[in-house]
Amino acid sequence: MLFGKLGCVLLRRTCPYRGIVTIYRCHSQKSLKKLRICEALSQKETGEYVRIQGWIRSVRSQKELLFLHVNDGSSLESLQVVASSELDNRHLTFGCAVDISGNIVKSPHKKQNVELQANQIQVVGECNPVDFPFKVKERHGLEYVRQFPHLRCRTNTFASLLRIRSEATAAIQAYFKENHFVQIHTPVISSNDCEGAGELFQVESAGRDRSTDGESSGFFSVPAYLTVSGQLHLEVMAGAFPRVYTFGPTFRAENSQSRRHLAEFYMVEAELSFTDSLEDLLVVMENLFKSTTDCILSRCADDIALFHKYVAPGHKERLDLMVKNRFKVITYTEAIDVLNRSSEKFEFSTEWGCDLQTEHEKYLVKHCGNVPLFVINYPYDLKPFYARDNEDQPHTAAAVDLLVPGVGELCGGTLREERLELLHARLERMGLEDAYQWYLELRQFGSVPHGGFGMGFERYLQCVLGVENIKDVIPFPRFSHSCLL
Ligand SMILES: NC(=O)C[C@H](N)C(=O)O
Repeated sequence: MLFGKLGCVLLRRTCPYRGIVTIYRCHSQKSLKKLRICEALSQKETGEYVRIQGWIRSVRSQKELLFLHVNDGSSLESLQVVASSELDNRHLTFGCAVDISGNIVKSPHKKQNVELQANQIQVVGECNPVDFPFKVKERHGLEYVRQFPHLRCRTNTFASLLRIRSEATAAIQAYFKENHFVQIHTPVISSNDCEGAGELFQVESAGRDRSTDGESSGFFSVPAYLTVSGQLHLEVMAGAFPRVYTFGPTFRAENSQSRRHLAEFYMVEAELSFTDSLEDLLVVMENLFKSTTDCILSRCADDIALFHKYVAPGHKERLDLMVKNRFKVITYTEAIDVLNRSSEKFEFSTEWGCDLQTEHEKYLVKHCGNVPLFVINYPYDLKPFYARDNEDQPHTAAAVDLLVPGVGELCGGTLREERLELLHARLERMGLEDAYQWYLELRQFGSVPHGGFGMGFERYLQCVLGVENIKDVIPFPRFSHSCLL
């Protein structure tokens, strides 16, 4: 008899704050060793009396036994819990929160190592399965779960995404630490717009400090914006540290509903001093991509496999191709040549001097064998004031975009103009000399050749997981006409 030995008693009482609680009581729960589900699943020793907490993913009764699968977000796999079906199980439904104690025992099933023989089950939070938008054992599409930003973390796929996202964040930080970059917390509110990096959100105080007196109006007395890039602040720091990076929220008020754009996204940006070669940036971009990907492939194997099986079948092979091969490099001029020689009918111009559009980027990646592709040496006039020219190639800037399959532009970077006179002349021509006095001063006090790049973190996740829509790789997507929660 499963519970006879311990002499448990089935009790029902009313929980003061959460309705009915169903309990087999034998031990005080508080003093028990608490295990995360992933720890419980990897137990080698059986017989230990432990406590777990989580949410029910399935309930099944068979003869005199009740089988529950409980998940606490620590792994994709749920722990099987076995209880007596004599238990009052009315509140043990898909989605409810439970606190369970019992013995870890060897599982008779091949699929899992161990299971938990429950002695005590407490329903901490009930879940009405009729109203709950997700149904047991049903695979809901990403588009469907996107309608429930407050609940979608309860689905397997989105929980996997959040674990992968968390590990990828840690892997990026680890890459920079191992390579001696100093992390800089660049500001979220900024008075510069990184010259045209994107459309701006202006910041205003909603409270008492709002002033109405003409020139000095506003909380900061100058126009202030949510940052579109931490680059210029990193350039400040690159005057004292040879390698710096930042990784934080970035905002662009682009009126786009596209599957690649968000109004709030996370950007990884790095700046390297004492470098006068674009190649140095390419090496860091490629290594950052590969080391982060290797790391999450080993730490989140099950979670990534879920995406590659159900969300993007066939993507595993595409990703293998990306990680195993060297990234390709072509110049902008060669890219234009490829586009002009193709039989494809493009909507946008492919004349030298034009910016590459999504349709061009897609074609180029495919043409080069569906591996990541660096396009270098863009026309000088396409790039912002800070970009350095290539002295040996007239009219081109030392600028790079990294294009990846399925996503298009993942990273963008340039060598920065470090020569005071040339920078001054360019700012003067653009009427920006006054606004960028401080930037010019950086070139007066120990200036060195430097350059950097930015990588969109959500686009990176799209690329690795094969996710079509960027809204499905960020916990709370913000885009035009949508700011839920
Ligand atoms: N840090 C960078 O080079 C990124 C670049 N400023 C961008 O906004 O794309």
